[in-house]
Amino acid sequence: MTYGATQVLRDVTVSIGRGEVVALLGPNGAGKTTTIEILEGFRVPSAGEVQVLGETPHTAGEAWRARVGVVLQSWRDHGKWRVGEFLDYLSLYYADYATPEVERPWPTADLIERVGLGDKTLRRLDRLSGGERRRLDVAVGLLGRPEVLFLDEPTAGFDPQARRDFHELIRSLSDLDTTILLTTHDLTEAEILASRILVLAGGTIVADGSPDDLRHRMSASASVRFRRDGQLHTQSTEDPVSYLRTVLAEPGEIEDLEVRRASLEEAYLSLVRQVETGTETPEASFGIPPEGTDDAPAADPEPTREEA
Ligand SMILES: Nc1ncnc2c1ncn2[C@@H]1O[C@H](COP(=O)(O)OP(=O)(O)OP(=O)(O)O)[C@@H](O)[C@H]1O
Repeated sequence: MTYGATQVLRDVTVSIGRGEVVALLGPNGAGKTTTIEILEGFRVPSAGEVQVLGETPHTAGEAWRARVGVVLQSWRDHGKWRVGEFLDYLSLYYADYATPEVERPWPTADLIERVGLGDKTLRRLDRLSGGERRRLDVAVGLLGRPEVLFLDEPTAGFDPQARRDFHELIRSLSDLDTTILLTTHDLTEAEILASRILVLAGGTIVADGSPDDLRHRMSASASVRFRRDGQLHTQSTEDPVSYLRTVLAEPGEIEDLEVRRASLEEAYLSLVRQVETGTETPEASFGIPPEGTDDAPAADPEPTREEA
């Protein structure tokens, strides 16, 4: 995909199966919104092939659009409408696309409750707070009970409770076999919601797998720390269970035992840094001291890298 002479995406090849919940991660400007807008049919790719629900998004018709839910990164319009009437109006569009299996539209009163706007049904849109407006955006995306749902930074501006409610809502949708692609900068959110993570960096997909795959790809080892008879020991090992067995078999009192694996955030940051700088990230780069450095100072959680 190019904007003018600038190539933003290249060789992005991805296939997402029915019912998958996939998080698309990447630094600012990596091309996540561009990717998602191509899949939504709002942008025409300058090259390549795209199919969603068996059709090319930018040429697909209304029946296709009714099966796809979209939560854009931001939109600000219809300020004078009230929450309930706005959703009621939009819901008319979906009535023609109900099937024996799928009730469309989602009844608006229920949907308003589900997104936590139950007490805001009569509130004007331009009087909603940022987080409330975002909840409404999510409701708009869900109104047609979509088979495929695209969410571009859906929880930006959510307070912790709203975020938790949203996660529950998304989980309930995935139980209904809805295919979901969301972008987020919140690694914890990606891990909670998605069984698969795509990392976009340098205009292409640089990682595709489960959160555990990503963690293990960047670091197979764990850091084990403990005190024996008051003395601090640290060890990096790929098999912490076996290592702990040997430790516990030896005499002496063990205290402050801690086993630490790289977090998803550390793995992600390390990968992106590696792509952006063209440097290698060694396995022991998650603040874990090299093997055999007993009594080393506490591990620094900040990932490090080595020049290639
Ligand atoms: N309409 C446009 N015309 C020209 N360049 C654009 C246009 N839209 C986006 N870009 C550029 O394309 C690149 C990718 O933008 P995009 O919005 O897809 O990134 P993103 O990964 O969603 O970023 P963020 O995390 O900041 O939302 C950026 O460098 C951006 O400046």
